[in-house]
Amino acid sequence: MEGGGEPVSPMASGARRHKALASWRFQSAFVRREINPGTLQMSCEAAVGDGLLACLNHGDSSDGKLESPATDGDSEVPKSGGGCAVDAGGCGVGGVGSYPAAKEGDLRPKDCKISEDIENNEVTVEPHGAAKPSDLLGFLNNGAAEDINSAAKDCNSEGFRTGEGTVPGCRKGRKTVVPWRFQIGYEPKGSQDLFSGNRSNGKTEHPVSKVGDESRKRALAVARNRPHLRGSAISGRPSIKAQKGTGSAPKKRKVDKDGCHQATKNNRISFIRENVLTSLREFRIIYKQLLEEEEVKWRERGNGLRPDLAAFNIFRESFCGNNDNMKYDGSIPGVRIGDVFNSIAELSIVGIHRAQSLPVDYIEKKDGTCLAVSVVSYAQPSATDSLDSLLHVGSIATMCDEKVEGTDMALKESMDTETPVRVIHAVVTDLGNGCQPKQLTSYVYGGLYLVEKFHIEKIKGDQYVNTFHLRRMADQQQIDIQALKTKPLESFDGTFTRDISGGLEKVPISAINSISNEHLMGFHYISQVQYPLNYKADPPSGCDCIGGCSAAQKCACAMKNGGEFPFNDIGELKEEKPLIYECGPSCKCPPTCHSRVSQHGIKFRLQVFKTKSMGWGVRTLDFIPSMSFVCEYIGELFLDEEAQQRKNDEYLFSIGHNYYDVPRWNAQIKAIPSLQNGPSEDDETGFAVDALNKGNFARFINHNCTPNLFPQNVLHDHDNISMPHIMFFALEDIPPLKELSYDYNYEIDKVYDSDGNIKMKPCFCGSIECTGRLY
Ligand SMILES: C[S@@+](CC[C@H](N)C(=O)[O-])C[C@H]1O[C@@H](n2cnc3c(N)ncnc32)[C@H](O)[C@@H]1O
Repeated sequence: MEGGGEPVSPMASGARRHKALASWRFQSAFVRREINPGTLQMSCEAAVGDGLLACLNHGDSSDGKLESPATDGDSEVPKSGGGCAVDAGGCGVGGVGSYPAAKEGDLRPKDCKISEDIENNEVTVEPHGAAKPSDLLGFLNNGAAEDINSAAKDCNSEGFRTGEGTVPGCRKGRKTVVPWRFQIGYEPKGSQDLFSGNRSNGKTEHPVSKVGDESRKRALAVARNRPHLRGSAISGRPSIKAQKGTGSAPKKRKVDKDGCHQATKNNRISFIRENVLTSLREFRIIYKQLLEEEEVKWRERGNGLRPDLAAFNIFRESFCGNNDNMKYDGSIPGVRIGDVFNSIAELSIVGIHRAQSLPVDYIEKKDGTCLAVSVVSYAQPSATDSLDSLLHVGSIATMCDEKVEGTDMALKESMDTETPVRVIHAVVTDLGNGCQPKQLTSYVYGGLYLVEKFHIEKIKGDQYVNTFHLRRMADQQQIDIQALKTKPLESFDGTFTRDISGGLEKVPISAINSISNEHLMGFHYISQVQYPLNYKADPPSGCDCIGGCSAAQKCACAMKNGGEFPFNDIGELKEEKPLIYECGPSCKCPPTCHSRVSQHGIKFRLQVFKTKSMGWGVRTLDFIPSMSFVCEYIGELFLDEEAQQRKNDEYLFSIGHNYYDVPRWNAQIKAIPSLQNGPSEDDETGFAVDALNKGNFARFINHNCTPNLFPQNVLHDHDNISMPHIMFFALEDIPPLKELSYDYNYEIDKVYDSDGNIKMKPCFCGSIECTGRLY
């Protein structure tokens, strides 16, 4: 999961520590390590020195401290160290800010049963019977492991069963309720008022973030327009209208009258899961939009808002409902073991860990005591360490018999009552290139643990520390958090080619076959589109921005894009558009101009590999942040008629036809001068890129019904809109080793062979949204 890719975790700077707390951390496999509270402490100043990205990106700190987003609603970050507050716990220690702690009764309505009604698109909470996530569609798809992922599994009045008998963690009357946001039929409060920023019911429990109205409107507008915001369960699920892909007759996929893929229905996809994903996407879009605006302020003023916190507040104001302050123990329906989040704020959005509760989140019981429900672990286990047992280091005490309080007390209470605790692993990946250190922190949901033991250990002198041993509950899906880290090339077995591009790409493209002896079929590697011999490209017009493009109104290229720059400062595409102009050879701006992104070629390490059922495919070895440029589809350019004559059409990509096909692009078409006159007769003269004989590695990218790339039309070295470059961008954050894919967008039963017979090919993408047929 699915914003990210940026360096150092933001909270590394913004954290103030509760003085009573040791630098807590988890250690794997009960290995006791030296505790050195001092080393984890970072001042705001230190991190702010690296600029906004270093300080702010991911909502966490290396020492696990977070300035509470909702505590006072103040997401303004000063340049210097003052004002970095952290609420290290809350229960019995200090306040937890503006989230009123949910009462135990809030979480577990008496005798609830959750059922999901696909036909009516509803989840109903009915009286009588225990909540059984295995009844929920998303849990079926996730198999047995996800069953236990719910604390409510087979929950009866005595406890809940595992294969080994009763687990006493599920107490009488403890039932799971679906978090409000993911319930089918959930109507976001204030959604009708989305653009005004006003909540319709006036019950704003969270302080209004300090983002200006304009920023809020823009962020929300972008969130609404983004291509990968699939329809939620509420509105049905229209497919993304993607660009024409390979093949001769790419058009809309088949959907039934409700707008739902029949096959998707048959697959009993989880609507709850879909709502979780949709919420995340909405949040990430708002975050990205604010990040970009705040970057400018940071550069100019040296301070600004923290985009993660501001986005969090906007999201809550715009999408939250009445039950938003509920907190849950056990699993959160729709969140799966292995799900990856980019920030603490995202954990809060999906409900697995409240943003301001670091490292331990808890619920408050009626008697005023607290119960720990989730913990974020910053241990960085090696590949051989087991994640089954973890050690949590709590507060430092000066006496061995000092009263246990705060979140330590909450953890102890969870131990005494055998309440499962969610563990989220914070995984730090080095993305630095030697000269510039860069770190990315991702948060992986690791499943449910029980607190097994608590003791007080002497560390040095007269200092003691509370330590907790946690053990992962049995029968849960295993996760490999190493896979999230950038993978060294050497670590693969099989037939291996170091660089199939023969040095033509800036980054080597390796190829590996770990399942058979087959080598890559011969084709001629080229790294630039080959135009027909008789074709002479018109030189593009350029801009006069000598020092670099900065003011959109003065930049001719920005004006070609409708008066705005298509990329943010870190090179991420702001939004998918029918057409994007990058600065080109006639422009006076330098090669480093932020309006030149895709023309510079690939920057991630990608690998061609043999898949089990789809021939060769392409995967990434690096983490790819959402909306980053990934690669271009390269091949030989042919006129459509010539392309149709080619015997093998498997590597054809039809281009330049789709500007007017996508209704949500209407507003953008009006803004982009070259598209304003609508389709001309020349548009009948179409082109296709064929990568059959000559091409780059992108020819191996397979189709997926839930793709992680989308093709973007880009012009930079000529102005001919009938032959744009096809540039793939990441639709979401893509972790290392994930196969890259896009939607080929074939229209079912509209692909014919040379004799006019309908061609059919099954789809093996394996997505839960798979329509079953490639064409
Ligand atoms: C552009 S090529 C992709 C690379 C190809 N896998 C290879 O080994 O060369 C397109 C072809 O790959 C296969 N393919 C791609 N995606 C597929 C999918 N989801 N299911 C089945 N086959 C797929 C089909 O044979 C398709 O015609």
